[in-house]
Amino acid sequence: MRIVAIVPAAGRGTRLGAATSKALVPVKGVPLLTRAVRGLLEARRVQAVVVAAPPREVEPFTAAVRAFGESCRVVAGGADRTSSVRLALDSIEPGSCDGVLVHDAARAFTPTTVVANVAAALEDGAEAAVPAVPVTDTVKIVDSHDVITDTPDRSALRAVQTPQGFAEGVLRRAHTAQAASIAPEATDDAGLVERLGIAVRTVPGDVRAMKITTPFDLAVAEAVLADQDVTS
Ligand SMILES: Nc1ccn([C@@H]2O[C@H](COP(=O)(O)OP(=O)(O)OP(=O)(O)O)[C@@H](O)[C@H]2O)c(=O)n1
Ligand SMILES: C[C@](O)(CO)[C@H](O)COP(=O)(O)O
Repeated sequence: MRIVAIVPAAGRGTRLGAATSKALVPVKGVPLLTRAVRGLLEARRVQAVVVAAPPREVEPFTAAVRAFGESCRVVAGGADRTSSVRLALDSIEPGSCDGVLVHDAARAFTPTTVVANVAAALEDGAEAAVPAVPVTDTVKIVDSHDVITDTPDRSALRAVQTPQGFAEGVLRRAHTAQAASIAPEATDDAGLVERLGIAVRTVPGDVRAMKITTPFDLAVAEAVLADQDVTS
């Protein structure tokens, strides 16, 4: 199966508050973006990677992935995550691949097994597949006054991660439908596909695929890496 990966990396990282765009923040000297692309390619299921960069930073982002040669190219991203994915998707020739993985640059420590799990589901015929982990907190629904209105059954809840995988045509249809609609943005690509009524399969995710969102997340990632160095 020919699989291309899209890496939305055009976010500023406001909640992280770093001096550079979040995807270029180094952990042990290696930028998050470089780590995310390297993980995708090391899983050996992805033939090419397209990165969506902040429009004014295409050059430094290209430098961050230069080591991957022709396997990885960079395009200008958009104002929100969905637009960044759509712009990268538009840059891929229709029919040139069978499946597309969409993977946040911010999930830079995703184990290769998670990439393989998603690719395997596509190869098994799933039209859409996402990595998921059980939710460990009790989750509440609140009203506009922050008063709890409901407690969903936790056993049915999953936190979903990336990469999220789709049959090529399905992802294109989902983004075309979103671009033509007044529906609110979805926070992930699976959300757009769900709106088409297409079944999205979940596959095992991994806590190490955590999204680096806040300074605390970065500290956790650095501590985990330091620990790995000591024990390996
Ligand atoms: N206009 C945007 C916004 C986000 N993203 C990407 O979508 C992923 C998930 O977004 P998030 O982690 O929330 O990153 P930011 O939007 O940068 O974070 P913040 O909301 O704190 O600014 C990231 O890899 C981010 O670079 C993107 O490609 N284009
Ligand atoms: C796509 C995602 O990582 C799945 O959990 C998440 O929805 C991204 O959300 P963000 O608000 O753009 O960080």
